[in-house]
Amino acid sequence: MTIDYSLYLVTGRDLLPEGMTYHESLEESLRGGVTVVQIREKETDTLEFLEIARESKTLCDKYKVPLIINDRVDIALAVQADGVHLGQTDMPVHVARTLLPPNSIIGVSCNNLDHVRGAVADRVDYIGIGAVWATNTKNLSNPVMGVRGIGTLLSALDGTDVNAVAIGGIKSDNLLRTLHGSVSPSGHKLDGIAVVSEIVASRDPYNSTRTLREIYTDFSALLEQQGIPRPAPTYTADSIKAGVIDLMRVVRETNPLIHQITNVVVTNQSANATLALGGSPIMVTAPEEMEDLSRILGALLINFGTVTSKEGMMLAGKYANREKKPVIFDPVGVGATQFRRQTAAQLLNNWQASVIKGNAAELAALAQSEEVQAKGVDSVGPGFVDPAKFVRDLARRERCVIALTGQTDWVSDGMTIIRLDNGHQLLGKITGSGCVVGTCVALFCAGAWAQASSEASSGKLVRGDMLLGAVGGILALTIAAEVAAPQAGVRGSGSFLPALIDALYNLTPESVLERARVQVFC
Ligand SMILES: Cc1ncc(COP(=O)(O)OP(=O)(O)O)c(N)n1
Ligand SMILES: Cc1ncsc1CCOP(=O)(O)O
Repeated sequence: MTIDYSLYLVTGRDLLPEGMTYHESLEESLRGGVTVVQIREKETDTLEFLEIARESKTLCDKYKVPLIINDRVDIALAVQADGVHLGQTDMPVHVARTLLPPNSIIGVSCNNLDHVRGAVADRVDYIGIGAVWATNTKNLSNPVMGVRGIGTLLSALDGTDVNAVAIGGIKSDNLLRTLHGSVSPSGHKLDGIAVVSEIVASRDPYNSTRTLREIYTDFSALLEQQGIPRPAPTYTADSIKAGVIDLMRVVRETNPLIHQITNVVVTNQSANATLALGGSPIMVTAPEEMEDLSRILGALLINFGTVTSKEGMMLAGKYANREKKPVIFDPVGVGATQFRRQTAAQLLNNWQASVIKGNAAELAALAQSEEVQAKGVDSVGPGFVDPAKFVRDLARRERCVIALTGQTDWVSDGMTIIRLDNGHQLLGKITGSGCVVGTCVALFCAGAWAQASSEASSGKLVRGDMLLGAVGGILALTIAAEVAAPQAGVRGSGSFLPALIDALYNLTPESVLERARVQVFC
């Protein structure tokens, strides 16, 4: 039996809003388009469970939607349900199979790789992976997995025909993030999502279901259209330069608000660079302000040079994702301490970065590669043997644009690779020039966001061309450095900094066109 797992409803009668009957709620969600229904009754006596299951079976048959029973093989048999869902401490799969009619659907809950391997060996039809996010619907015995955890388990299904749904805290406002971030590095995606409260606790289950369906369908269509790995779009060095110049104009015209959670060393420099390029800086860290800010910002930069408000960083990214705004992550010195490595992993598990920008040591640490070592926040040694491949692979793994900065800069979205050869050695003599690159990238990504129409973003976690945004930000700063360094008043690194801010302020399309050294590889 072929099943559409895309929108899997798990029932929860205790969550029904006042005045709404179980029957009404289930029928509305079936009308709205749920594709599988699981009856989950944890505290109900057998007789009542049986009655609920019979009523549900009649409704599901009317809408030709398969019915699954949670835990209870006897109830599934009694109502001729299509299958059962079993937890790790429920009846073993091989026993259930001997009791159920042939071709019954069997699903199993999985929380770790051993569970998945066991489920594959048991030849189950699908697995329910979770909990992805925190939930009030069930007392969890394991920590939440986050989207990266889902991707890891999905990889273990490569080459099998076992389907997978994610469960736990999935809502319309985190669904796109859940779907986007859970695609495994091998390209394995979820076959569906399982939800309880978002539909059952809704006063309007029909529309809650429709909204989830729409997000799921848009994302799937986009993935299909892009393919994994995606076919290369046609960038050329000239189209990149023209695009960057256009973004520069958009930034100056739209004056985007750039929310920067950054470190104490560079706050002032970053704010001045933002103003010089035509943006508006706001350097807020309080968690309480993140939701309101997300609605008005043009882009969010999270730089964890000095991690002062982890909670603020968590919330800022989450809300920016919800608003489909660019999130630029600069994991300063991530390899330096265990705390930084853990924090970066937590942040990336919680929200999706649009661009991750770092030096060789920082990106090596994120990729868990030993190839480049760090000294504090700096890289030591000659860098990656094959930086082009490194950025492309990391972009595929992190599902975002990767910008590797250094003497030569490399940018990739997992498909196109761009090499940039601008800059000046004085950039290395002032503190925080890398952090200011992050600011410039955030500005150009905000320009790319403003330029893209909201229709074009259907199914996407962020709207606009983030590859171009990352390239634009790097070129703006490195070209400004080339312009600033030979100025008459520049006598060393101290006088270079104000000249650099001036050069950003006075940056012209002509100097970008003339100076940009861009190479594109596919
Ligand atoms: C689709 C889906 N996935 C996971 C679960 C959780 O099942 P289990 O671990 O058995 O926990 P309970 O639901 O029994 O509390 C599920 N029900 N459905
Ligand atoms: C049954 C179950 N198993 C893991 S999380 C969960 C509950 C999911 O409920 P909700 O969708 O309301 O978070």
